[in-house]
Amino acid sequence: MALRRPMVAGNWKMNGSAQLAQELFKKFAAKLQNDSAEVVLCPPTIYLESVRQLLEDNKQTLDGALVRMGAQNVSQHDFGAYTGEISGQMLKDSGCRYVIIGHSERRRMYGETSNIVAEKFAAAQKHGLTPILCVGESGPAREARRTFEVIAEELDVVIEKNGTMAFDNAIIAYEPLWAVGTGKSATPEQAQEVHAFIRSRLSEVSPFIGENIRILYGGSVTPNNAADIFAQPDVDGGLIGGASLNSSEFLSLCTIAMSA
Ligand SMILES: O=C(CO)COP(=O)(O)O
Repeated sequence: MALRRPMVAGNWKMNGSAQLAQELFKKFAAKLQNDSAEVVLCPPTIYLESVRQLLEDNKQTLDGALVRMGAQNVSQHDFGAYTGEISGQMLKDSGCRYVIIGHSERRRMYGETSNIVAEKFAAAQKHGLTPILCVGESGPAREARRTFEVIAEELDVVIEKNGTMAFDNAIIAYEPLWAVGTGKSATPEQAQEVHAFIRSRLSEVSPFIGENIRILYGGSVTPNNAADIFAQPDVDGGLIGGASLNSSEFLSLCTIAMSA
């Protein structure tokens, strides 16, 4: 077993259905009998209960596989008058182990600043959830050779608020904005370069964390490009959008990660 167990996490975004969850579990039960990668489903909140139930119902058939559940967002607050929001405790109660924090869609469309992201990271951990922290540069930032600068800034705000040791229980997802939902994935070399940068940044404060933290790549990952990306030394799997909505494609990504 590699030092870091690869992970494939499906971020359904505002897509999918209870039926998709059933389809996935049918495929998992037939094909996923292996714990060499961890599989995480992050459906819309309304389907968490269906997925939780499926996890329970399939306990026997999935024996040997690591399938877990995550949410796509969490409130930075514990409780109160925040209409439409969901707290970390509520997600924990629903059976989530993970929560995606700071996805670029939330940063861009819902005004989540790096400070809010840092607060959400803290809220997740406070309630026993493992944050999957998304970072990534825009197309223009890459063209202006500001990729490392942007990623460092996004990481540093979370580190300043939570401390480097908080990354002992966290996952990072590198999702370049220009690759999210565009069909234009980063090359394996581009992904590796940024993943190595993130790892070295964390290693400066804690070599242990640098070495052990899992860093996922996200952005137009498909069964066609995953093997080369997942094979990079600092890439520990993927955060998958579009391809997580097709049960055959998602299963094949899980299988690729298992042999990475
Ligand atoms: O945003 C993503 C996962 O969080 C990636 O989305 P796509 O795989 O659809 O590019």
